[in-house]
Amino acid sequence: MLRVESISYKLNNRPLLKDISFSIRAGEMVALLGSNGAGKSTLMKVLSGEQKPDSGRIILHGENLQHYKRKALALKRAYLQQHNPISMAFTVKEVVMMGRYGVGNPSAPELDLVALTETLEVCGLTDLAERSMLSLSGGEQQRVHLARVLCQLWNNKEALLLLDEPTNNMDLQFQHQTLAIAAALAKKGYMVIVVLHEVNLAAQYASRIIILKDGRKWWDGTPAEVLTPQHMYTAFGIHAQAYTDQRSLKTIIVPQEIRLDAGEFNSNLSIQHQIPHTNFKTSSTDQNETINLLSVQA
Ligand SMILES: Nc1ncnc2c1ncn2[C@@H]1O[C@H](COP(=O)(O)OP(=O)(O)OP(=O)(O)O)[C@@H](O)[C@H]1O
Repeated sequence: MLRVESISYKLNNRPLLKDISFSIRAGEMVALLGSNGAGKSTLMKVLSGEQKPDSGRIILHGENLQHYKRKALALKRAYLQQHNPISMAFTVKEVVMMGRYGVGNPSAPELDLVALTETLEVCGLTDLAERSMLSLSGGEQQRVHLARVLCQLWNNKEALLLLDEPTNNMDLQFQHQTLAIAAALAKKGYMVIVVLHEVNLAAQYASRIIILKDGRKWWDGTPAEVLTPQHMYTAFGIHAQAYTDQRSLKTIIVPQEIRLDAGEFNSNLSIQHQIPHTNFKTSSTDQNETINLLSVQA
C-alpha cells in the first residue's frame, strides 16, 4: 500500500505541490492527468524519492520512503522518467539489464537472465535485443526504457511502478500495448501510477484517475466520476462531451473542435508558395505566387 499524506513541495519559494493526499492499494492502476505544468512530473519525482517534500510523508508498505535503504527501495519501487536520454551505443539488452543493477542476487545470476528474457518478450523487444540504442526510433527507445523498469521489479508483486508519460513517441499499437502491460501488472498486484495526456487512454486502462491542477489534487475517482465535461473544462479549458461506450462501458471524452476565427490573425500571415519550374512558359506571377493562408482557411 502507498499512502501519500499532505505532501507539499516548493522550488525557489514557488509552491509546486500543495497539500496532496491519496492512497493506492495493491492492484490499482491510477492515471495522473492535468494540464502542462500542473505538477504531475514533480509529484512523480517526489514519489520516487528523487525530490524531498517540504512537508508531509510518503508511506510505502508501512515505512516512510525516506527511511528506506537504497536496495530495499529499488526492489519496491521503479520509476520511468519522462526523459531518458542515452548518448552511448549500449545495446538494447544492456540497457534493460541496467534495471537489475542493485536488485539482482549475485549468487543467482541466472535469475537476472530470466528477468531480461521475459521483459524483452513482454515489451516486444526480443528481435531488437542486440541493436544499439542509438539506432532505434524514439518509440522503440521508449519501449526499451519501459522494459528496463519492468526488469527492475520483475516478479516483485505489490511493488510501486511509476510511469511518467510512458507512451511518449509510441504509435497507437504500442501506446495500447504499454498500458495493457501496466494494467496486467496491476492485476497481478503491482501498484501503478501513470502520467498520461490522452484522457481516453486513461479511461480505458486506469481503474482510477487523479487530476492535478496548479499543484493541487482536484479530483480522484473512477474514470466515469472524474471525466466529466465540467471537469474537462476546469482542468484543461476545453469544451467536451462525455459518452459511455456501450460495449466496454468505458467513458469516452470527445473534445469540441477549436475553430479559430481567421479575422483574429494578423492579415500579414501568408506563405510564399513556390510553383516548381517546368519546361512550360509561365508568367512571373505564377512562379512566385503568394497565397494568403487566411483566405484558404476562411
Ligand atoms: N527545475 C525547475 N525549475 C523551475 N521550475 C520548475 C522546475 N521543474 C518544474 N518546474 C515548474 O513546476 C511546474 C510543474 O512542472 P511539472 O513538470 O511537474 O508539470 P507537469 O504537470 O508534469 O507538466 P507537463 O504536462 O508539461 O509535463 C511547472 O510550472 C514547471 O515550469
